Amino acid sequence: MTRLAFDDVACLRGGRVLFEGLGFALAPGEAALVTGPNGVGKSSLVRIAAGLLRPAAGEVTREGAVALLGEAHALDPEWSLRHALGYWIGDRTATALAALGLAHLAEVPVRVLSTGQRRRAGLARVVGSNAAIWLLDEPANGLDDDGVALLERLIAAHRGAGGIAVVATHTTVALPGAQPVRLG
Ligand SMILES: Nc1ncnc2c1ncn2[C@@H]1O[C@H](COP(=O)(O)OP(=O)(O)OP(=O)(O)O)[C@@H](O)[C@H]1O
Repeated sequence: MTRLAFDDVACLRGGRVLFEGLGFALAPGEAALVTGPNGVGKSSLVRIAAGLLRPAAGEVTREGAVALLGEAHALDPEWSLRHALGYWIGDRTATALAALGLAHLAEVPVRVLSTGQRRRAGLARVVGSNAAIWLLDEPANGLDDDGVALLERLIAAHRGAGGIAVVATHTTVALPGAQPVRLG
């Protein structure tokens, strides 16, 4: 079964304790909303959840495939958007492009996309990943109001289908019923 849990997790970076004693558990359909001021450790928490950073203490349980949206979108800048996404999500590319309102940009090189378009492209990779656990670090950055509303609908649909979402943000993203994880 899909599950993501932190048990008494501590994070140490640059010799400094960013957080400790952190615990939450997410079952299918559930979400966590990670908030707190700049530099408090939101991105670090997301990287620990993804298995990219080792917690200094405690245990992380991760059952299910993970899709990570971070600062870097991991799409080749020289390739067309369709080709770059296709590298990751294959024949789900057309559906993901349509879901993010990017179908008209499919043949455009990734490097010419605007900030918000790039963010949508990163989300298209997550949407097309088929992963049960979405880890989204500042997913609303660069998105306009319609983009944020779309993001909220996509996360709701993912949860409705039994997925899990962790959203780290310093802006408002509506995640009904999400567990608040307040750092700092
Ligand atoms: N590789 C590293 N080595 C040492 N310190 C680091 C490293 N990466 C991040 N840090 C520090 O860890 C702290 C937390 O960083 P993190 O990116 O997790 O914060 P954040 O809450 O996501 O911040 P923001 O809201 O600005 O994105 C910061 O003080 C940062 O300088």
